[in-house]
Amino acid sequence: MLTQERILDALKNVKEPFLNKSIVEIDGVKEIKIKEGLVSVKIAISKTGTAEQMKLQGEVVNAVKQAGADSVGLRFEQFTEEELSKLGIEAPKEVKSLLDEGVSTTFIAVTSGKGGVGKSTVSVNLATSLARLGKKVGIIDADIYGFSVPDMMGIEEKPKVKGERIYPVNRFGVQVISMGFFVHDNSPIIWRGPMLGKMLNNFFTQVEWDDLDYLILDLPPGTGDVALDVHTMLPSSKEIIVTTPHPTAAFVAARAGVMAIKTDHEILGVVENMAYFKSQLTGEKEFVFGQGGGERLAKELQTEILAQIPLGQPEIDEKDFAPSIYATEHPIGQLYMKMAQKVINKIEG
Ligand SMILES: Nc1ncnc2c1ncn2[C@@H]1O[C@H](COP(=O)(O)OP(=O)(O)OP(=O)(O)O)[C@@H](O)[C@H]1O
Repeated sequence: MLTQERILDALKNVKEPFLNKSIVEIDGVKEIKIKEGLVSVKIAISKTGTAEQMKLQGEVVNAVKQAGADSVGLRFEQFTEEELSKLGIEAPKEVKSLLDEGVSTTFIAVTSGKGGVGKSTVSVNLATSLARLGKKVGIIDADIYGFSVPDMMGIEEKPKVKGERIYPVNRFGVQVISMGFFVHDNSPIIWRGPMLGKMLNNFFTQVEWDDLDYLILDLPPGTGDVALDVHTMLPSSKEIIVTTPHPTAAFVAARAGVMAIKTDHEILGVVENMAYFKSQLTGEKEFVFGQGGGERLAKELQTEILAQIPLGQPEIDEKDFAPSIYATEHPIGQLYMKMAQKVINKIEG
């Protein structure tokens, strides 16, 4: 005769596909109803809607039929979080993306008209200073052709990858993701337009960011594909434009600014980098790369100068090597702290 015991006995050898344990042993058989030759069974597994479930379905039906059923009705459900944790497995997390609605992260894109003006240096020091001020900060080194953030911050490890999720590297309290993490032997990458956007999109959707108040984007110089993608993907991103004091540099940087304005991105301000050199002997400022570029750019874009950063190298800290990060007490580190505070005030009011 068909009994619950007989069916349970028949199901003993059927294994839950993800845990590889008997569905009976792990209390996966939630219900057995017998009505003459018809047996309906409800089974809990750790993940429904998969190919494994289809295979399991066949095995269960066979086993129940062998126990004497004429026909089998089968339903699957997913173990509850509590049940999963009792079984020693983590419940599959809701995959969250930085592009989801309701995410309160402020995106700040750092751009420049041309390369070599210190855009990456400004990005890493702004990110570090915001973190020093207690903010939760991430940085995406999206400078596909000239990724330099890991080196600048002295990062030697690679991000951890679990399944399809990428875990950013933490350095000085900043969560860091760089194109450089995914390139072998520093070999150059040849990217075609659509691939750039795809890669960038992955950084928003596949990276397991901790809570973020600010996400700094170090963009490639100019107004190319990536800059355009960012404008489309992040309609509410704010921008900081970096220039040197030379009038020509400012003229080129203005193009990046005009693009921001056209796409309704708020410009937070201009950073004039390599603004001067302060002589240690006389204390006087020498305007090695000219003068007035930052001011001119700020005027043209109807914004303000957030900082004027002089020429100067960070002191080398052998223990915590990060060749481009200025310590808090360094005069340039102080300027970055002031700038970070200005940015916070502008955004948080
Ligand atoms: N204020 C500064 N004083 C001295 N050196 C600086 C300063 N700012 C940047 N540099 C140096 O100038 C070089 C270029 O800087 P950085 O890589 O930040 O520029 P970038 O605009 O991001 O360039 P690219 O677009 O080519 O990546 C680096 O070697 C950096 O260390």
